[in-house]
Amino acid sequence: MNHINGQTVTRQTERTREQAYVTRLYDRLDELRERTQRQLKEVLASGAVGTMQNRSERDTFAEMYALRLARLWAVERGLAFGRLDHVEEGRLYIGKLGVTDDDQRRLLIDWRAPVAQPFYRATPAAPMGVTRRRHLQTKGRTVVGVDDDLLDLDSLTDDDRATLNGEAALLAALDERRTGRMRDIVATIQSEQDRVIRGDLNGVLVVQGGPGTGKTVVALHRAAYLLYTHRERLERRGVLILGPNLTFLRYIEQVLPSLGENDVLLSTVGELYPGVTATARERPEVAALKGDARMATVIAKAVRDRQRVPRKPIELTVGRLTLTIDRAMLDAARNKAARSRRPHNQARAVFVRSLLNALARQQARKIGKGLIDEDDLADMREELRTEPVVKSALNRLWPYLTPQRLLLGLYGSPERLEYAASSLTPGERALLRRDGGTWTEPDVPLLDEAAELLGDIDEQVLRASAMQAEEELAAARQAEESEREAELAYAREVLELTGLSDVMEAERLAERQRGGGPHLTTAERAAADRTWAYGHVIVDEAQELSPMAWRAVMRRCPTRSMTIVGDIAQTGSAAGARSWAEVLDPYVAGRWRQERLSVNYRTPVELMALAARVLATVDPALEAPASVRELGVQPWSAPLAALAELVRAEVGEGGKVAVVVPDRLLGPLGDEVSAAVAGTVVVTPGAGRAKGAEALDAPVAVMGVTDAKGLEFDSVIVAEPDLIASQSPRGPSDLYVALTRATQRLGVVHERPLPEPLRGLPSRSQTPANGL
Ligand SMILES: Nc1ncnc2c1ncn2[C@@H]1O[C@H](COP(=O)(O)OP(=O)(O)OP(=O)(O)O)[C@@H](O)[C@H]1O
Repeated sequence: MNHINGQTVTRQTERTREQAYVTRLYDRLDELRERTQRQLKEVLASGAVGTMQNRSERDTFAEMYALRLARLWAVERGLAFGRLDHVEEGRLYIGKLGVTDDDQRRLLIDWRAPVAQPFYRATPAAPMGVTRRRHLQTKGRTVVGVDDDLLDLDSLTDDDRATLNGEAALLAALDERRTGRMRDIVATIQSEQDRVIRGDLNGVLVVQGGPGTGKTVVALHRAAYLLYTHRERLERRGVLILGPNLTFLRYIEQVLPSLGENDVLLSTVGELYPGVTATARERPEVAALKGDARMATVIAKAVRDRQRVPRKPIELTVGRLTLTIDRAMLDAARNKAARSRRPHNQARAVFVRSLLNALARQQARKIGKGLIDEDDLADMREELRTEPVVKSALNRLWPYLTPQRLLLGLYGSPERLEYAASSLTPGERALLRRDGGTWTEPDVPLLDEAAELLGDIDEQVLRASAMQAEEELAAARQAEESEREAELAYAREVLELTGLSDVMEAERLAERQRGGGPHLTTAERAAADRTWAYGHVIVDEAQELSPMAWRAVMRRCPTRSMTIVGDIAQTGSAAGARSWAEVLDPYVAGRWRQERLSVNYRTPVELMALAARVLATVDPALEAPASVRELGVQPWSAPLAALAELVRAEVGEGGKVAVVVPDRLLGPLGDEVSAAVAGTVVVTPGAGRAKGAEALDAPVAVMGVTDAKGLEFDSVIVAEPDLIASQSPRGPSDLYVALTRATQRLGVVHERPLPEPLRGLPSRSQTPANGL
């Protein structure tokens, strides 16, 4: 029983009162949905008639109503979750969106509105005008719990002190079984998290925090907050959220829609380059080299290599004349092109014009024409331009290049590598060698770098080279029987890798935009445009990005309005960050700010104590975040041979189970667990989004540490921790990541000796709460 305002009321009565209010809110929500649905129908029924302007107005209205309707449907779960009793504002209900009645009286306040801020920030020491903060717990449309924080200490009775627990809602949320998908936390955002969420839009904000401190979930809520507060600017320019892998994107993709925000682009670095899908996994040493900042110079030199002047003069037979392209002509044309400061494909026009002018003058001299005027020169230039021998020479001297062609040409040729990568050691150059093959994630920033230096190719030219590629394909088909297969495969590869298929895609897109096809959202348009400048960019697990990846990211955010979220202690990639200053100073020296998150909401105290011992081996100066929950369940160890049986036992306990394994044991252990538990999903590196979703929905998922980044499971079994710790130079960080994925239970299975910090773990059968 609570004593409030001198009255004695039971919790039950409070719940009934709140139920009445919440029912009213849902009634209003239903009414608004019906109304919006009607408006949408009416607009659509007005048909595609009238002037262009009429049609575009109709489309705009239809889009607006559709968006509003989507928002109204998105907020069904947990519509209202809080109440503030405010000295000046009176009683305010806080929820997922703002709702008013027909007289514009506010019934519910959007959690992102300034007046809602005390819901997350007020404390008894600084109550911000609030006397009571109430958390409403709902299931469907039913209020199932009411928890109060009384912030006006004077009004607290002894009973209140004894019974009220402001953390109840938070702890209830944290104890919930995991569904395989991240959920919104609007009802329980903590004060230090709220500071990050509502931080200023401008400038670069780094959010550093240990595992489970809510960095990801906070970053997503920040996106929702920024979209609400700066709607116009951000809806136009878009928001990009970068995550570490496709499974992770699947894991977080429902959070923003559940907050009513749909128009945000979620991507990995590997997906950043439109039309290229990075599916192959790179060896760690190659990934580290491709991510190295020195590669910027290598790419720049690879472009210059394609503009190189041959030593010997080139002789061309045009009609009955022999024309010579000599070094002086080439040098002059090249210098002119360089002075134009245009990217390669656009500077080609300057080069070609200069060379054709020189050739035309030579031709005039040779046929005995004296002085020629500008008009003659132009005519002769145009004639020469269409001569096949001249065309072919120009193509060799300054070829049109797609980034794909440039990179494959570089990887495929020791001579080109020798020239472009002269700053690398021979061993490093050998690491870059490759013939054809599929793109990897570390290739993507290099393609982006190349695209920047090459510039776009004229549409017409592209069409012509598509035809040329088709001809190559046809020629290959006619080749000798024995060679046919190989030739065909090669020609197909060329077609695919030169990116010409993407160009066709781009054309279809342009067609859709012109022809009144389905309207594209900002996120869709941005995804298809490599040069899109976003209004805000959020980078999650940012410690993993290489210097080359940062260059690609920074290019997409010229205003440098960014949120960078990560944990230096969890860096696994060899090209990843060792400090935030090292990453950011090259771009915004002295102009970035940092917030720290210090409380771990995921991993219980008992499991975190173990992980903290591993963290000390990464760097004794690093501090593990403090856990909020204590569950009384100890981590355990067991022989590797018992893995299958243990996984079955864990599944029996309920919830999602993950087995995190060293990369090289993924195959055998994946098979073993799959054979033991039906429905097990093994996440292979580079698996697509669909596979990621399968893994998250499965009762058991088996994966390496890279794919476990950012995820969480009710129960985690880490296999051969010693191998994980020694599989790369950043192995100890990998082990720390693996050990911090569990929300409830954690065990390790091993055959090899355990790493020092894990020695002395009780064996599974000795831990009372876990007995097999
Ligand atoms: N205020 C909160 N209320 C309820 N749940 C929370 C809160 N903050 C964090 N959580 C939960 O804690 C878990 C960890 O959060 P999150 O994954 O964002 O952490 P992280 O810092 O990104 O971790 P990692 O570095 O390990 O990826 C999630 O389940 C998240 O929903």
